[in-house]
Amino acid sequence: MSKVAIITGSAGGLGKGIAKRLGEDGFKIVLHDINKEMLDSTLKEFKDAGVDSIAVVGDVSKREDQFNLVKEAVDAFGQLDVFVNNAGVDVVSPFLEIDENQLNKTFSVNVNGTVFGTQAAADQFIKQDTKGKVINACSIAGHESYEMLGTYSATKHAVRSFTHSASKELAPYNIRVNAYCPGVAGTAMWDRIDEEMVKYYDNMERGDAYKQFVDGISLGRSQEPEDVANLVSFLASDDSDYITGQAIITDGGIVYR
Ligand SMILES: NC(=O)C1=CN([C@@H]2O[C@H](COP(=O)(O)OP(=O)(O)OC[C@H]3O[C@@H](n4cnc5c(N)ncnc54)[C@H](O)[C@@H]3O)[C@@H](O)[C@H]2O)C=CC1
Ligand SMILES: CC(=O)C(C)=O
Repeated sequence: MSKVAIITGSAGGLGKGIAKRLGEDGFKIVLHDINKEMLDSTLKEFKDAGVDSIAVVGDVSKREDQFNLVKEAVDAFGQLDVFVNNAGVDVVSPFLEIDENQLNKTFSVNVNGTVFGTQAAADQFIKQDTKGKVINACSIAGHESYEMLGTYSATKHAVRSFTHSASKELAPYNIRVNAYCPGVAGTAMWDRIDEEMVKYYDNMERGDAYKQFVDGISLGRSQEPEDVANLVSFLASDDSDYITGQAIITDGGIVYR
């Protein structure tokens, strides 16, 4: 029987790339996003490509939505095997200027969303009494802290810490919890980061912030969704069964740990 994977925030960007790869790996795919229009269009693409898939609209920062997402997946496909906590948001600003709404939003999506997603997935894995895998979106910003991305970096450090502690609590239930830590991928998130960053520097033009980050990559190119999906595919597979509690960097050589 095919395994089932949920990927949050998979209407576009890295999440879509991960969902595509897990579909190629033979998983039944549960696409998910807060953006219904993009999600509908991505679901059509997946169905046209012959991937056995459904789509669920939801907000990861709402605990009820995360439990509903798992329920919809199980109603459609009968089981759950992998839950990818991919959805995340950025905030670009000197921390002195961050307001309460920005701070609450970034933490509630990136951190609360990951905790709620892990709770919902673990609840289902424990009910099924099967092996389960939770895979969290961390970042190089979960290992290193960046100016102008300071509170975003704080959320990703929290995701890394939570990955460690959740893996310890869930190991007795045969559940692995790991994280992937991308570097610089040219998704909508980086378009927004670049657009915001250049506003703060007189000598910068659109594209410069992105270029500066990409110039620092040892392998000499920015990251593609497929690069991230290669790691997630491994973490979702039986080949990673002896790995838990790790936040693995895939960045072409930016941060060395
Ligand atoms: N793009 C990059 O270079 C890097 C990205 N990451 C992380 O990878 C993950 C994916 O990033 P990207 O694909 O680049 O971002 P993106 O902004 O291109 O896509 C994120 C997706 O999540 C959805 N989303 C946002 N808030 C949501 C919510 N509350 N509930 C459900 N869905 C929501 C968006 O609608 C969007 O489709 C994020 O967690 C991000 O922090 C980490 C390191 C680098
Ligand atoms: C978006 C992100 O995590 C970085 C550091 O590029």
